[in-house]
Amino acid sequence: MPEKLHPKIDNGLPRESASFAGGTLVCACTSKPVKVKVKGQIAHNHACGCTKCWKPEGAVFSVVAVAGTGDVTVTENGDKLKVVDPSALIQRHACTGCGVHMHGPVERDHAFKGLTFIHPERFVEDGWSPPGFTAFVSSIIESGVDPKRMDGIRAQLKSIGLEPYDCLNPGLMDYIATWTAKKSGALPA
Ligand SMILES: N[C@@H](CCC(=O)N[C@@H](CSCO)C(=O)NCC(=O)O)C(=O)O
Ligand SMILES: [Zn+2]
Ligand SMILES: [Zn+2]
Repeated sequence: MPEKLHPKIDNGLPRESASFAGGTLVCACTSKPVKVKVKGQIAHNHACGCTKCWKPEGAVFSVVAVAGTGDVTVTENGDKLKVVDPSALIQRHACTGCGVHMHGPVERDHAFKGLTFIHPERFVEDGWSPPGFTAFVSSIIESGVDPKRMDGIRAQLKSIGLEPYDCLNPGLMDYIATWTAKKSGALPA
């Protein structure tokens, strides 16, 4: 039996549309849902196994991507949002009604400053760029997944083309390390 990893990756990955120019993220509340507008296509979409990212009921992984913070605007019922962990790098704004994380800007001095993490499955529109890899795979154990399931889960992720990494993918890890090296002076700024 294959594992249920996430509803947007278990039955084939979503299809990207060249005409997707952004859309509206809507939370799961039936009354007064929070709405967030995102301008343009999303970047670095990935499945994430960390304990901090919001996951739909029954999913082992989240699906999470970034947009420029300047392209993300809360348009309706923003008064329902509360920051989950103010000390975290990603300021995840969750809906206090349904729990969905609606936007997570990075405001601290960091390689990701100026980016906002969002969950594209909450878009009303189709056509957003699909996940391209899986991050923080070993972290699913922290949520209670039996370590004995890990080989099967990694194999399943590979078979759907979402290469499993236990941190971020090499491109993003190199990006963070380059930023850090320029800051310390190990590389010229
Ligand atoms: N083992 C921890 C890992 C948590 C973690 O570091 N998560 C990453 C990825 S989130 C989306 O890619 C991260 O960057 N976190 C920053 C933050 O959460 O603010 C766990 O599972 O909890
Ligand atoms: Zn809600
Ligand atoms: Zn995460």
